[in-house]
Amino acid sequence: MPDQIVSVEPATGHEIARFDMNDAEAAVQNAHAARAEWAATSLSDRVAALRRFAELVGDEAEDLATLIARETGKPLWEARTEVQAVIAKVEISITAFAERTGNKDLPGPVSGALRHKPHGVMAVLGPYNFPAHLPNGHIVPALLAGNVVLFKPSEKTPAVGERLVAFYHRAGIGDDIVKLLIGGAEQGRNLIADRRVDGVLFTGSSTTGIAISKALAERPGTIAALEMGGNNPLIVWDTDRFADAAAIIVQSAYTTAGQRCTAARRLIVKADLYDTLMAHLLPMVDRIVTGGPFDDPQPFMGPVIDNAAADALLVAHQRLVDSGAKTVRPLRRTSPDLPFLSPAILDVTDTPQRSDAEIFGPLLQVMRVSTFDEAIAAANDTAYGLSASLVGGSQAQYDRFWQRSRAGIVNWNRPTNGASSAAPFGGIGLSGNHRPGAYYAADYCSYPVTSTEADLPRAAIDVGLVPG
Ligand SMILES: NC(=O)C1=CN([C@@H]2O[C@H](COP(=O)(O)OP(=O)(O)OC[C@H]3O[C@@H](n4cnc5c(N)ncnc54)[C@H](O)[C@@H]3O)[C@@H](O)[C@H]2O)C=CC1
Ligand SMILES: O=C(O)CCC(=O)N[C@@H](CCC(=O)O)C(=O)O
Repeated sequence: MPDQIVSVEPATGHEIARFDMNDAEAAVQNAHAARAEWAATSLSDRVAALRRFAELVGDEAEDLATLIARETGKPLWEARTEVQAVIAKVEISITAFAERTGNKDLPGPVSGALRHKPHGVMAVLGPYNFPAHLPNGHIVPALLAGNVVLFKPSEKTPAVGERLVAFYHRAGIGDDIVKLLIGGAEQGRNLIADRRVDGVLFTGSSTTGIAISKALAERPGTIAALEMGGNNPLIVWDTDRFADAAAIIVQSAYTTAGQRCTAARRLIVKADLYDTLMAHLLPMVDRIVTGGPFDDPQPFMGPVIDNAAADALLVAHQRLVDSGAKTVRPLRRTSPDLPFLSPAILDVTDTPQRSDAEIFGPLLQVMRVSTFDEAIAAANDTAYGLSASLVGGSQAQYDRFWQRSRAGIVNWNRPTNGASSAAPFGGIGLSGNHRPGAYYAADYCSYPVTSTEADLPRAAIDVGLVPG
């Protein structure tokens, strides 16, 4: 394993910076020692520090967006929206903390209270597709609840990870309260293997989520919140709004070059709408502008994260073609040595035996079905369960779709992606372990302590042994 990680711009291949990997053991040691101090800090001080953090990010929003765009390749307009999500997360988390985990008096004859305590040391493992927003979505609620945080950004986006952590530090949150750990899978494994880590807050692939579950199998007391991938369906049913349906499909399948866990991967279309829908969708797909993050005019889609990811996507595409999928629009490299890919569509109607694996890029599989029940069955024909959308259909059909869908996000006439931070966010099956994040992240950042309380031990009086 090299002892440095090199951050590279996907859109140019240029190096951004090199980072020394650090030692998980030492980081855990320091965080463990610092946990009592942060837990004892008043809630109002923690809130004030996080509001300072949001203010600093706001002051330097353009710099942070530029770095996100450089390191992920996503267009600058999109990186700017990521920065706004980082800022918004603070107030949303403060509200969520109060509403989900705040202190309450318990009613009853004996005075009682419900309060919450932090777990202690939380490991946050981040993905590359939203290198600031998604780890921040774990870090802010964890800090707010009084935990210390060890944050290992994705090895593909260490520069954004480092910048994010610098903002917390500049806001007055100490180096041992939020600690940056640079490294790859090995550092991640070492980090969570340390029994002083009380919680693992993970966003990434289902494969890694399963490895984390196994690593924690003998530590039931270590909380794990696993936000993983999806193989998300989008059904198009009775509608004559084909241009709108096509726009929702494009947004769902190709935003962030398909590198969103909530991206639509499978388009399920009522057979007799197929030709008209395609007549609207294909020209739109053909007009998608792909380019570098700072191109003018701005592209809709950037490259995928690196050449290895592009190659893996091309292999997955070829496997589908080999198993009988028909190419509607091919997945191909649009640059010989950079990871730019064209938006692709494969018709898999006659390929029932294909893999259910998440294909994390701009590749949409389309299938035609005859009945609404078939459409729902096809939508649920996945081990994942993150998001699902119905475009068109009646209220009664949406109700049936909602009732039967096995997913944590079920939408009507809206894209599969673009979820709000002000709502719970998570999936079932291979998509999550029933610890939804965003608005519900507060729930897994602390544990409840129930107390019944009296100012004196009065048991003898209470049972009438002595006069009151
Ligand atoms: N449901 C959700 O909220 C989201 C899910 N994702 C999913 O993430 C994937 C893409 O992100 P990637 O960065 O490729 O995910 P990944 O699973 O490869 O890596 C995520 C993080 O886990 C670390 N890691 C890898 N192996 C580990 C191990 N054995 N133990 C501990 N840590 C380990 C990595 O170094 C990285 O920091 C896609 O599958 C996507 O769907 C991405 C964003 C959000
Ligand atoms: O975590 C939040 O605050 C809200 C959820 C969110 O931002 N979801 C994004 C996708 C994130 C991803 O790819 O993992 C969305 O739904 O587009």
